[in-house]
Amino acid sequence: MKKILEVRNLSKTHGHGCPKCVSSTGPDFDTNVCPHCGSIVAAHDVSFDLHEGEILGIMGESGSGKSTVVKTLFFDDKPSSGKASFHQQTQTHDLFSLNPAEQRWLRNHCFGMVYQNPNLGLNFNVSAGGNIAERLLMNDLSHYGEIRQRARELLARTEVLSNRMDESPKQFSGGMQQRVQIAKALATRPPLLFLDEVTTGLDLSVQARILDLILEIQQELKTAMIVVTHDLGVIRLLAGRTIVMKYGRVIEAGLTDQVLEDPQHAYTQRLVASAL
Ligand SMILES: Nc1ncnc2c1ncn2[C@@H]1O[C@H](COP(=O)(O)OP(=O)(O)OP(=O)(O)O)[C@@H](O)[C@H]1O
Repeated sequence: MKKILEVRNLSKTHGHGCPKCVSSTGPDFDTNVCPHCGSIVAAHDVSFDLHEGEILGIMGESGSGKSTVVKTLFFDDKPSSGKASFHQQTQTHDLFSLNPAEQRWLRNHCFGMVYQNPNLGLNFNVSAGGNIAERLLMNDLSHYGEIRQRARELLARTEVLSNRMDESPKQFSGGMQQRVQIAKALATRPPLLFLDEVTTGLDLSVQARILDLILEIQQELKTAMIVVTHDLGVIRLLAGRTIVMKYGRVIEAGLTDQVLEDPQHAYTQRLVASAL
């Protein structure tokens, strides 16, 4: 399988930082807050590869730095250092040195994002169909009939009744809002999709249906995905490979089966045991 994304030594510190930030934080110190300057080391030295059509899980407790990794790759936040190369057909984009226009182009054409909070991914001032239309318009599709047809197909694919496409997602349940977000993210058939705690807070049965939908889509469209979650069940179901983070550091990485069946790090052992 071809590599679609290579992330090397990605680091993000909130605050001014000092020479002791890295050596005084992390799992060994049980904190990501530098005792010398108070800066927060949200992520340090995170490296991984993602292949075409693969689902990579990023697992860890709240505050471990999972979202930070995804936010920097999706340009919602700036890294402090590191490198990320996105390979698209014959081109390679050096993600952290792109200008804002280039970042927008990649977000609109090659990436999709589904947030835990639908407020971040959806525009509640327009209809569900309108949300999808917005993304298609940014992707150079402009024929009204075609846009409506494509929106209808996408909503049907994500099991949102097409007779509700003209309603605002504000009137939808949490599960339906996530489905609209997924439809919107997929509108441009992006090769890379980021999913940040997309089922957190939903009823178990709703969670299960959304996870099934994500798997079906991945198999159908061969979309590569990075799935951020604190939920072992989500990792087990979706991710072929997993990295485990704690206090901004990757403490374990490997095939999901190996990580969950035979965790090497005491923290992962505890996470796995607590989910049994
Ligand atoms: N804008 C910010 N300013 C200061 N600290 C921040 C900021 N954003 C995140 N952090 C801190 O960075 C650390 C990592 O946050 P991040 O959101 O990546 O964690 P997470 O593992 O995704 O947790 P959660 O699931 O709760 O979002 C946390 O300690 C968080 O408080």
